Amino acid sequence: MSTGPRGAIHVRSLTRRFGAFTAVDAISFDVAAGEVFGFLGANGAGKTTAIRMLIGLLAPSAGTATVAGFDVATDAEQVRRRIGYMSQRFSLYEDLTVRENIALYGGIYGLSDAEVAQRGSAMIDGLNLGAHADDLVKALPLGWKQKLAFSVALLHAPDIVFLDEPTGGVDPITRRQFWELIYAAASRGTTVFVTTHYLDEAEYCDRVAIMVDGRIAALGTPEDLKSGFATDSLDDVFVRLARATGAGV
Ligand SMILES: Nc1ncnc2c1ncn2[C@@H]1O[C@H](COP(=O)(O)OP(=O)(O)OP(=O)(O)O)[C@@H](O)[C@H]1O
Repeated sequence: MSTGPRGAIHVRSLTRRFGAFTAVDAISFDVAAGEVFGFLGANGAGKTTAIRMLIGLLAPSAGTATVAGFDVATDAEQVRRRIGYMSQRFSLYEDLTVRENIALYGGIYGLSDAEVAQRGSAMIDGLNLGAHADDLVKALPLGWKQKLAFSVALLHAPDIVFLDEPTGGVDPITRRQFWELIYAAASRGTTVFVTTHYLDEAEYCDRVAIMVDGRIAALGTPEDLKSGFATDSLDDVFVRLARATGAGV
């Protein structure tokens, strides 16, 4: 059964244990429809584990989460229909062309041939990939692949898109262009949940949560977090939170 606005996320005491180890430890937060929500943390802080629960791939050990109005534990199929996901690992097929990847994912997302043709052309034009639509994806520079992967994750017009370190390894100019795509999606009403290591990118988010050792150590707007720690740098906030808990950064 659906509860609440389509683009919202509600998380209460969400926990995931692997044997005796607690990777995500009773986290609670809400994300509003249309918000750009940043999820920060050092390697191993629990970001990917949290995302995997929120997209219905991994069962929580305890706690609850609703995504796009559906419970991730009991209605994972409904959740997956309403979300897009771009994993840390590059998710397109390298041995297919740009156009073939779009057709393949369009089919997986249940779009008609006409929808795939129309949305695919708009996407190729929007990304200025017209001259490369029939090139194999493996021939494209990494930054283009990332932008294409993001656009493909939005092909079925999901309410929420989850991005797990989408800009890893790309240059600053491409990262900036990637964030323009994120803003464009948010301005169309898509909720964006994004993990990143880059503190400058956290500044682009409406709000950020900072994960340390499986817990949310701080949550707020970038301005709130900086003023709370009397600093003008999110980097500082991040390092101080990690030190306070003894976690390595
Ligand atoms: N299937 C699993 N079995 C056992 N431990 C796991 C499993 N998946 C994750 N972990 C552990 O849980 C912790 C959190 O991992 P997770 O991948 O969620 O962190 P992360 O914040 O996404 O880090 P990164 O930025 O490196 O991806 C790590 O210590 C990891 O080794």
